[in-house]
Order: sequence, then structure tokens, then C-alpha cells
Amino acid sequence: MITLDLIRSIDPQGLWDKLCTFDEQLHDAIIETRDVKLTIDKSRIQDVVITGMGGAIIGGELIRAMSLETGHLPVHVNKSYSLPSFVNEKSLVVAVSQSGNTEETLSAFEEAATRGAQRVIITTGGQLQETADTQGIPIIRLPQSRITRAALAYSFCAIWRVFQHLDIFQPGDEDLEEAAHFLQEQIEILASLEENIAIELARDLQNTLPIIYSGDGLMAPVALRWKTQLHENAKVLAYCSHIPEMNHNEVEGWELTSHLMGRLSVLILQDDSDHPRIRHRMNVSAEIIYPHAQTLKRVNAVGNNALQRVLYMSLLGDFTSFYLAIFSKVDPLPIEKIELFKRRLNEVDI
Ligand SMILES: O=P(O)(O)OC[C@H]1O[C@](O)(CO)[C@@H](O)[C@@H]1O
Repeated sequence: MITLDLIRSIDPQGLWDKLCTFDEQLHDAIIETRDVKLTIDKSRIQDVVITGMGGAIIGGELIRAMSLETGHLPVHVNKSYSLPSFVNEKSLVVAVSQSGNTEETLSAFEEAATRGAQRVIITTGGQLQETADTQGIPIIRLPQSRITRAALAYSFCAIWRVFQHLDIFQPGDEDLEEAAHFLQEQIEILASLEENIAIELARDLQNTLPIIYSGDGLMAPVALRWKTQLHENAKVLAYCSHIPEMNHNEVEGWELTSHLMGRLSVLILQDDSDHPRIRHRMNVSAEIIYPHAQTLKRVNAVGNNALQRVLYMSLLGDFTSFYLAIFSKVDPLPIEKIELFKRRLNEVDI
């Protein structure tokens, strides 16, 4: 049984508090970014590239998926040192980094200048802040936070504002405010330490390799959020993949993994916007995979619109990965291997 005392003893630095106040953070972010002025010549823009890494760019992934439903501009998410060759003076490149010092993001953003792209910075400080100050680049400031992945409400809202400025999303705060209110209600359920869906799912995932499937639309970046939060919070390997593509290759791979039976758990994230054939494919995939997996669960997104469903399902992954960490008695906050990796990387100057 999970109690608040148990959570406090395993998570002394309070990742729990960040999860439980996501709605408040979103509300703050709405207010903080309401009057942001972006001096961009939007008549010139023909494509948008959002560049960043890890927890900083997940908001970009979610927003890109939403923009595919209704937006008029192609949006590309870039997670690399360099930019795709199509980026030019008709592009808008948005760099997102909590620290403002992530080397891949700095490198790609520098390249954007050489291509003549218009640029926007979303950060708390660091070198990106300096670049904004010295080069007069429009900036949306994020509040200080040590944990990029737990600052999603702020980075998400900042990117949302850029998309409003580009007329990809409707102006105004109403959708965001309603989402914050909806999430407040959902957090009460997810954070209640009575049996709830996140605790139930975490229990299913214990001692297994979680495999997260979704359709190729709104839930695809949500599945990625689940995977990365399982890595960073619960310290387990996990992976995600999408239907229909997995039906054309990966489904075959289940054949000889049967020796791992009881070690693989499957979660299928479903959304009302999934194409009817995708839903049918999910049914057939589930039938074929079921005998090989320890558990197979299907979760339907809830919410009154795409924004609410995307944020709710992401938060459900955050809570599930957190509870899995608590079951495993591992502090979810430190990311020692990532930090070790960075130190090792910096030993050699290439
Ligand atoms: O927001 P930042 O500071 O660019 O960090 C991006 C990612 O890089 C990390 O700092 C790890 O390298 C993560 O914690 C984070 O998700």
C-alpha cells in the first residue's frame, strides 16, 4: 500500500509535489506568458522547427501532433546538433531548453542563424539567454527549475503561445484555462492514494519490460512521454511503438520473445481521434500479442478536446512511472546515469 509517508521517504526532494501541482503550474504559465511579445514576421514563415532534447522537447512533440490535426504549417521536431536541410529564411526555429546550455540545442540554434531563419528562444537562462540578450532574439522565459521533465506545463504553454502567434492555434486563454481546470480534477484522482488507475498500471508494470503502443496520431508523442518517464522516473527500460507501422514488422518479433513471457507488459493508449481502422488494428494486435505478454491493458484518453486528452494522458504516464518508482523503492528524481554520461562526454573535447 502506498502512503504519503512512504512517498516522502523514497522521494525526499519532492518530485511528487511537482506532479500534484501540474494544473497550478499550467495556470501560472498561462498568466506568465499571456502578454508575451514575439517580434516575428509571420507572413514570411513557411515551416516551423522546434529544437531541443529530452524533457525540454516533449512539449514540442505533443504540440506538433496537435498541430497536424488543424494547422496550416509543417512542423518538424529536431533532436540533433544540426538542422534539416530545408531550413532557410522562411523557417521559424524555436529552441527549447530549461538550462539554456544543452549542447545539441545550442548547436542547432546557431545553425539556424547561418540559414537566415527567424528564431525564438524558450529558456530559463544559460547561453541561450545570453544569445537572446546580445542578438535581440525574442525570448519566452521559463521559471527556474532543476528538473526539465517536471517543467512540462511551462515549456508546453510557451510553445503553445508561439503557435498562437503563428495562427496555428486559436488566440486566447480559454482552452488552456479549461485544461488546467480539467487536470485539477484528474490530479485529485491520480494523486489519491486509494486504488487509482495509475497505481493499478504501475503494479502491472512491476518487474516487466513495458511496451507502450499507440496509434500514429495524438497519442504517439504521449507514448514517447510514457517511455521516457519510465526511463527517468522509474529507472527501467521501456519502449514505444505505433500502429499501423508495427503491424508491418514488429508484430512478427513477438514470436520468439515467448521465452520472456511474463516479463513483457503491454499498454495500448487509445484516443477518440484514432482512425477506425487503427482501432480495429489495435483489437487484432491485442489478440495476437496477448498470449506472449504478462499483462495487456488498453487505456482510453479522457478529456473534452485534444488538448485535455493529450495532457491528461501524459500526466497519467507521469503518475504511473512515479508509482512504479515507489513500488521499486527507487528515488525517482536523480538521473545519475545521465549526469555521469555528461561528465564522461566532457572529458574529451571533440
Ligand atoms: O532543458 P534542458 O536543460 O535543455 O535539458 C534537456 C534534457 O537534458 C537533460 O538535462 C539531460 O541531459 C535532461 O534532464 C533534459 O531532459
